[in-house]
Amino acid sequence: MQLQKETTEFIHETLRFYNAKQPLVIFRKPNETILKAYIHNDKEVHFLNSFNAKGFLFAPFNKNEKKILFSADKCRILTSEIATDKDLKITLGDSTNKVFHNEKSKKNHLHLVQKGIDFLKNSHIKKVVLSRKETVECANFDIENTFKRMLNNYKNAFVYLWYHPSIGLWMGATPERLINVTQNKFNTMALAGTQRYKNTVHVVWKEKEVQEQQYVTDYILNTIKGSIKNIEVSGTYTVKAGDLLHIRTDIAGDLKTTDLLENLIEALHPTPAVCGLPKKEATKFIFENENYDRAYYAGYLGELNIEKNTHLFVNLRCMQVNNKIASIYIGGGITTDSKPEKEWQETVLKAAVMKKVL
Ligand SMILES: C=C(O[C@H]1C=CC=C(C(=O)O)[C@@H]1O)C(=O)O
Repeated sequence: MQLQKETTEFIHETLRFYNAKQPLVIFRKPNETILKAYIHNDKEVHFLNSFNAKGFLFAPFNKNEKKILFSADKCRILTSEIATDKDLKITLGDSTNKVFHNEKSKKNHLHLVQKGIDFLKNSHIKKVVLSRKETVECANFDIENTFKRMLNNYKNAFVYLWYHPSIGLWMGATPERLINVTQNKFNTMALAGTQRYKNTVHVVWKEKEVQEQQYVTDYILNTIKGSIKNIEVSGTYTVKAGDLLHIRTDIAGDLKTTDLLENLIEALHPTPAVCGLPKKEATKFIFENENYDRAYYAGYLGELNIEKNTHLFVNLRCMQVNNKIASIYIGGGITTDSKPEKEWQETVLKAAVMKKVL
């Protein structure tokens, strides 16, 4: 892997391809310093045909919709190392952001969450993840500074900027890994529960959050047991994601055979962290009641089969930017113990992750 250019120059030059409407992705994995870019050499939309393909994958939430692949053999792949924070200097200029329709969104979300709670109480469904989209006007949107702020502020997240002229611009800083496969080694995580970070990760979690996260862990363990051997499960612990805290469990193991990647991805996505449990019924409720298109939010993205490694992340804490309007996507897990007002507040906190960088 050849390292090119100083970071600021690297970002600036890579984004020239964005200005020229060339498909591209720039990303940095959690706690790493390598910034990598794939710049596509044509402007067609190419879909994934096989999980044996090599490249950068961008998959929507809806399993029935096609996944976009920036194939490694159709891209220029460039890298740069972020040596210090100074490498991500923000150029002067500030933004004025306005939030639209917040009151109406609040009413709608409270109504949706209450409907979700009633649905759970009257069925065998344990959890459903309900989400919304919030629109922010950014008169002075500056793609370069926004991306640098994301890199600076969210070091333990997978931070990305993805663009295709036929699809649009997506950016995000997600704390959730969907799957990591390196040779025959497998890793994933169960992430759920949210509270505000107040200078410590030593916090107490309520029963509702503990249970919600346990559902995710149990589901993953049950899903992978046919494909993974030597399964190891960490204890649950608290992780910081921007100004938020979540409960996390790490799950690792060895693939029983080498041809299981597709099965695992298809089985894990969507995880109960973004959909609910049981998956089929929760998904049906989401499609029938959310009243908007999740598009790539709660889908997944990342490198597929690059140097024998696959690193895919769940597309959370993300936004789509179009004509200086940022659409921020946020949701939360609902159980019968949920309180609509608290669930609304949780989405407000999650939206702040993206608002902070705009
Ligand atoms: C669905 C989202 O977060 C998930 C991941 C962590 C914690 C979550 C929660 O507390 O509900 C969600 O399951 C989102 O950020 O839009």
